[in-house]
Amino acid sequence: MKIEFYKYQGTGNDFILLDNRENMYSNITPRQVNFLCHRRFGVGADGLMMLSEKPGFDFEMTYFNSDGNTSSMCGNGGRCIVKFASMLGIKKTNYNFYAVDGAHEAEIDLNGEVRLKMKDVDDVEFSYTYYVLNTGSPHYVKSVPDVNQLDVVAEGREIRNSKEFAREGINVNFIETIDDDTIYVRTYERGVEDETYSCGTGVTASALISAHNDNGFNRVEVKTRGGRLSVEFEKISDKKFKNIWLCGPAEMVFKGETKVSI
Ligand SMILES: N[C@H](CCC[C@H](N)C(=O)O)C(=O)O
Repeated sequence: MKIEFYKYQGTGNDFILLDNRENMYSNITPRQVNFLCHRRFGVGADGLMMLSEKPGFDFEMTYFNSDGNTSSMCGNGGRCIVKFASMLGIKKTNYNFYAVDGAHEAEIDLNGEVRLKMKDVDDVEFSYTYYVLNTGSPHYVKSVPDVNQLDVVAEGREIRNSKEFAREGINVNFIETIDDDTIYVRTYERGVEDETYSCGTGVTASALISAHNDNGFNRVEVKTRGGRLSVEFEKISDKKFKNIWLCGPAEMVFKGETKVSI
């Protein structure tokens, strides 16, 4: 099958994007997605997304991890697919698209950065030294003194495959507090089974549990290996957050075409 693809990255979290408005790629298989995402034999990416028509919405986003399986919401992917929609000619100031966790609003600001509204968070579990919460994808969040000293892949893989999380899997975030409003996050991602340069839903989860203002509006700056993001939100309680916006750059890297026969 001939595939025309676009490569995007959002703070180093990189994706293959397919224009599926004519339903050309709806039958793509996990093996084909896994091959396309392979860093040596394929195009190479953390994940693949299809943009499809959806009545009542500007488009529908379908997300696959690089292991080839569809998965939960991808925050950086959501930011990239909005830039992709604009490039395709779906020109808006405010977008409203449908994803696996429901409807998302998004806007492209004057600097070309994308603000993506994330789903509300209604539950945060805290046990001993870590938090577990779902920001569209499930996240484990742990504070550490120095994230650069950490073997994120080894430690993240062990937690992701531990008895508590092995069945569903979980994304594992290690955070270091830089100052009152800034954190540094490194993430081991489920379904990529490696550290990614940033993880949008992970950055969001990490920012929520780092809120400086215990009641009301917060803005947390987040440093990642792939660049800087910010998360704005209202903290209602330690377990409830709403009006959550993930903000940052999302750029097209190249366009290409390839063939997949498998
Ligand atoms: N790997 C995640 C989905 C992608 C999340 C990440 N790329 C983001 O930007 O939110 C999972 O299977 O839960």
